[in-house]
Amino acid sequence: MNRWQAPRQISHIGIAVRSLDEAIPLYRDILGLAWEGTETVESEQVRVAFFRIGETRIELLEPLSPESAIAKYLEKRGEGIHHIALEVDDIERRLSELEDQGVRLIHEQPKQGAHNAKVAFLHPKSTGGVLFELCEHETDSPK
Ligand SMILES: C[C@@H](C(=O)O)C(=O)SCCNC(=O)CCNC(=O)[C@H](O)C(C)(C)COP(=O)(O)OP(=O)(O)OC[C@H]1O[C@@H](n2cnc3c(N)ncnc32)[C@H](O)[C@@H]1OP(=O)(O)O
Ligand SMILES: [Co+2]
Repeated sequence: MNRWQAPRQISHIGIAVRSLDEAIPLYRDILGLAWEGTETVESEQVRVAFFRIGETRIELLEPLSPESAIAKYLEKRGEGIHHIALEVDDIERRLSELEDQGVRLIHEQPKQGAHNAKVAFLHPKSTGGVLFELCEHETDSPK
């Protein structure tokens, strides 16, 4: 049995793109997803666009500076799936539980992400090559 509280849902799947303006028409007009708008997230040096699909979302990420994690990813790997974000109820508690389980944290303390959520990342070297984001939204804000 799982001792920990299970994540609530996949909050979003993050996809790295070179240009939001060039990528948005594919997701909105061709794939037909509901575009919710764009937002700048200074703390991560990215501009993001969200598309709702059922209870979850696709997040397109465009780098705002060469120091952004997304710029480095695009340089090394090109465009594509970048991370999976899990919605959790108590991010600080989950981070310390995961650390106790031997998972390497990129951020010991949550940062401010899109939609004012608290976000933190787990290092892909300790999670089977997948970059996971944990996020916690205010209950009345969009996820
Ligand atoms: C707005 C917010 C939100 O939703 O609210 C967001 O999503 S912000 C989303 C953008 N922000 C973030 O991603 C923040 C967290 N990410 C980071 O801190 C970084 O990107 C790291 C994951 C630590 C990687 O940075 P680092 O400088 O170490 O780059 P690196 O290229 O040397 O990568 C080290 C190793 O990790 C692998 N690696 C890098 N990025 C990866 C990814 N997205 N998925 C899976 N593996 C990945 C590389 O291939 C390499 O493995 P090999 O050594 O085997 O080649
Ligand atoms: Co994200």
